[in-house]
Amino acid sequence: MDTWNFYTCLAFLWLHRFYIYSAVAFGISIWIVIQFTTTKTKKKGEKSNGNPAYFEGIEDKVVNGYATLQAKEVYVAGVKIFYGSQTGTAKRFAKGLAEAVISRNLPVEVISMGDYDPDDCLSEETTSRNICVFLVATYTDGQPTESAAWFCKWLEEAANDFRFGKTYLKGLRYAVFGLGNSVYVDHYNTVGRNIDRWLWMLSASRIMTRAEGDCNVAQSKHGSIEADFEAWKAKFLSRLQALCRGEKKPCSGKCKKGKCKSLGKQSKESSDHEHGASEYENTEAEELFETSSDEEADGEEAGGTNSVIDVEDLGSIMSHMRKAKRECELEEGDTGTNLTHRNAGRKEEGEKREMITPALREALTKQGEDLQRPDGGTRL
Ligand SMILES: Cc1cc2nc3c(=O)[nH]c(=O)nc-3n(C[C@H](O)[C@H](O)[C@H](O)COP(=O)(O)O)c2cc1C
Repeated sequence: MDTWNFYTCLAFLWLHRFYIYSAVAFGISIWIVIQFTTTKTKKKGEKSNGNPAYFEGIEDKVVNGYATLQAKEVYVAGVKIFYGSQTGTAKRFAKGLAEAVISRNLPVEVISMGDYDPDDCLSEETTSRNICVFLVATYTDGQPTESAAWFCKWLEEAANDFRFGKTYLKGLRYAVFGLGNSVYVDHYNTVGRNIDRWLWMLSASRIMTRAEGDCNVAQSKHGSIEADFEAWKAKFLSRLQALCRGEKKPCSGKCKKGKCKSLGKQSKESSDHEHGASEYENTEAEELFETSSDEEADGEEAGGTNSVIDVEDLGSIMSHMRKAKRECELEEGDTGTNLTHRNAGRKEEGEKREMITPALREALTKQGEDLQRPDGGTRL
């Protein structure tokens, strides 16, 4: 009886085997779907919880069916504050500034210039996206502090050594605050001015114009060196915030590309130039302009005593000179007497004549004659 039951069962299973297969396949599919959806939700949860596997600032995007990783632009990676101090003022200022930068959620490093070898490290700042701040004091005869001496010596040599190339520090962004005392008339804030100029000569970009703190309360712009620094710090921090947002200041009107949009400021600056104020001597007027020697056309420093012209740049300098000369000649032609007008006219004619050589003229005339139709018209 039992054996009979067993065989009946087997026969039943065999007869309904297709239903059984289907049920198993259905079960497996359900299981796969459940597994798939649970892992997906888990991953989503991890992502939104800030799992380190997902880099901050990286977004998934689907473009034409392809998933691409797109990095959000980081405009400022951090701030490096270099100080050259002897009696501690610049160091104190550096710490104060660092606290303010930290409170804005930016990484900051405070560095004594004595502990830093520019020969090894400074060029890294051209690509680091850091902002380099220099708080430097001037001492007797315009000398830097002992700690800043090597940095200054190296930078001066680099700025004046053609082997470095005038774009050696292109990409480095910086701001300088000099500490000094205007009682030392001949050497007031010399170190800050020099560092600013040497960096600029190497095509580093000022994020704002250099400022000078004056210990001489009678002369100090804000009443004391501390107040000078606080005023500069406020401007620096707002500039820093703007840079973090990726904002660019309008062109100062001195760039080669002529992209200046702030005409009002431009005219003011041009009047500054007329009065012979060099760019690194203006303090208040251009406080927020971003400049680098590489971008500026007038090459104020190229005429300075410390300038070195790279042989590679001679070609472009000569072409600039030739262009300026040509413009001068044209201007003379415009404003001069009838005689000069006639001379200019003759010159123009002469130039036109030169463009067609006798051989070319002959060939063109012949071509014209060939093209002429018998009725006197010309073929189109
Ligand atoms: C002995 C001595 C010499 C100085 N010589 C100059 C100078 O030539 N030019 C200048 O602008 N300031 C000069 N100063 C002023 C200092 O630069 C100023 O006091 C500065 O704030 C010092 O910064 P520190 O405390 O970080 O060293 C001199 C100060 C001292 C004590």
